[in-house]
Amino acid sequence: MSDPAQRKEAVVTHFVEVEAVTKSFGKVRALDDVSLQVPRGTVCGLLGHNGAGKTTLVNVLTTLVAPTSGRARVAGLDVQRDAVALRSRIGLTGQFASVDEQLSGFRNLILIARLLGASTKAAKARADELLTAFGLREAAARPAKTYSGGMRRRLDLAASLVGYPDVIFLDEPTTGLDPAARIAMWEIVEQLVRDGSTVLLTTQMLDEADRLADKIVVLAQGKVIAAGTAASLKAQVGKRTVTVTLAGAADSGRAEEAVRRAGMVPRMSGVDEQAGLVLTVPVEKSTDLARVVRVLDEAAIEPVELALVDPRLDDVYLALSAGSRPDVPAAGHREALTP
Ligand SMILES: Nc1ncnc2c1ncn2[C@@H]1O[C@H](COP(=O)(O)OP(=O)(O)OP(=O)(O)O)[C@@H](O)[C@H]1O
Repeated sequence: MSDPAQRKEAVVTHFVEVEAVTKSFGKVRALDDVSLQVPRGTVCGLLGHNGAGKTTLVNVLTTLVAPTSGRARVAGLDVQRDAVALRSRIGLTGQFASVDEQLSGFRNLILIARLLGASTKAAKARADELLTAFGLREAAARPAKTYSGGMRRRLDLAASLVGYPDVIFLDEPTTGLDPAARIAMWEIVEQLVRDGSTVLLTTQMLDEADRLADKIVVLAQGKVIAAGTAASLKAQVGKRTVTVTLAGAADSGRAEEAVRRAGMVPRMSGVDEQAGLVLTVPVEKSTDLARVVRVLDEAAIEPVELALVDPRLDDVYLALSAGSRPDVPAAGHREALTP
């Protein structure tokens, strides 16, 4: 266990570097020519449906699985050639807590610190420090089996940080947590990044990626199908839209015509299950909502609902993965504005 302040090495700017990595399990190509880079001190969110290859990539980067071809470096170390040295530089937190249920939070952390070579005194000090930082001080002496899901997840993350890792791999860190525990976990991750950690996070929760990730990489069938900031991915998928829910088919032709006459390009986007027909109008700015209201008013059409819709990461994900997931329907998100 070595404090990062004591490490003297060449400056590494990208703490995760993946170059054309492929991993096959028999006939299954779990990873297919994957390349990505995570700059030091940032969060990379790895998104993808079940079986997309997220866990395989984390396993390659944490030296648990060897790539079939390609090269990967973490904290400047090659995942194959420097595997032993690399293991002490990374922290891995999985969906399933890896702590010993019978031991107290304090004992769990001391055990790990001792396994990493710390003296008893240093191990106790590190355990204390982490329990305090993660809000587990009060529960420090209780067996981990008595902890709530959120407390266990925090202990698991604390356990992965005992050895001052340079890169933290979080595999679906908030799956199964209630909203308050999720937010608490997000705040911890944000603090870790403020303190200089580099994080690679796999998640199926788009709001999690949207909040935490500086850069998002979308995997589908082992390939990178998109990469960028949440904002750039949203911009790829489309503009804001105004959606107009109409009471019935009778209004739809007239509404479409009125909006078209005003210079906008509407399309009937389908039938809303609860209400009726939905007209979708791509717009440039939020004031265009008022324009649509005016046009409909002039045509004496009273919509059931009007909404200004920003593209969300969900839309991006669904649009991008539509080709690889034929079972996934296109969908939108609406923030309702009832006239
Ligand atoms: N040890 C293995 N042996 C055979 N096939 C495997 C093995 N590990 C993964 N795979 C296959 O590789 C593909 C990618 O799996 P992986 O677990 O990496 O996906 P994932 O994106 O993490 O999915 P999930 O979100 O369900 O965890 C899947 O088709 C999976 O069945």
